[in-house]
Amino acid sequence: MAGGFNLEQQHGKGRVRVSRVWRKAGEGGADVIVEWNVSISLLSDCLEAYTDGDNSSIVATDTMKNTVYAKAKECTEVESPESFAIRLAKHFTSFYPKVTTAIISIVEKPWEQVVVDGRPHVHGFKLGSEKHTTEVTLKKFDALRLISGIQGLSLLKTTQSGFEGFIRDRYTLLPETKERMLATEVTAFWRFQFESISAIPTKSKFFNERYRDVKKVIVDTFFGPPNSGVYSPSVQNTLYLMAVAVLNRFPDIASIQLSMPNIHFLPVNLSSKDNPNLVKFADDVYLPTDEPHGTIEATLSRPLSKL
Ligand SMILES: O=c1[nH]c(=O)c2[nH]c(=O)[nH]c2[nH]1
Repeated sequence: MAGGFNLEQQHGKGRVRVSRVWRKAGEGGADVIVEWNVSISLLSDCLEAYTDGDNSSIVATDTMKNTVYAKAKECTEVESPESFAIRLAKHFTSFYPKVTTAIISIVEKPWEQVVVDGRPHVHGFKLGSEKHTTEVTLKKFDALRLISGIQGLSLLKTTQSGFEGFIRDRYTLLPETKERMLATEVTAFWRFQFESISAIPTKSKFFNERYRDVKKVIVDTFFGPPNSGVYSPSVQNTLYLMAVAVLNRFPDIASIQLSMPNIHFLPVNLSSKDNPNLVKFADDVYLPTDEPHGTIEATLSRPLSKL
């Protein structure tokens, strides 16, 4: 309570960019590099800073920024964004008596080892597309909420998609179809079951491997087998099957949230009175658009266990 009102507050530093190189730590003695964009938010007992201008309980956001660089230096072995977020969250909640909760978000820039003459280069990297993300919330006495995710995973298939049987009313113009392109940019967040730091697997590569494996399940389910694919009756159904596949495959994931915009490729049909068949659409020429687009989102969770 402050001045007769409820005051909720948090402060932190957003978008702290840091890069860490581990020399010769990769396969075949290659260098490993990560680039992280780190955001920190601390919940702490510092109401008097708001009400009285008394900063004696404030962790300066500049100090938070410097902590990111200092902790990056401390990572002597290759680290995942999840492990680094936990490292930071542990520091802020244990070092400062007044900090009760730390929320650390990281987006990793996808630097990938370049291949030259068919061989992975020992110190060359190029930028990939989709990004590995994490959000760690750690309370002072080890209550953990751990989320990993993917941002910007662009997927497209040229067939095996349709959309039929939807509500038709006086505003409906969209024809039903069994044949269309399907394109999306997947954003996914999955929450792990681990509710304390001691429950986290100790294997150092765990989170990077899990990121790669979840991405593979998502991609494989979207496309189906390489030669035949799999028919999608809607983005909704495909999204659901992707989420089910992830929860079925990974028992330590408690829930997954998927966001899949429907990025439309509109059939191009040019005709005029004089020339009715100038360019007749034959599943070949499309107008790609990014706005407006459909927004399809869902979260699939395991039922809470009945005690
Ligand atoms: O897969 C789809 N889901 C929709 O909800 C929808 N709405 C629409 O116009 N096209 C599509 N496609």
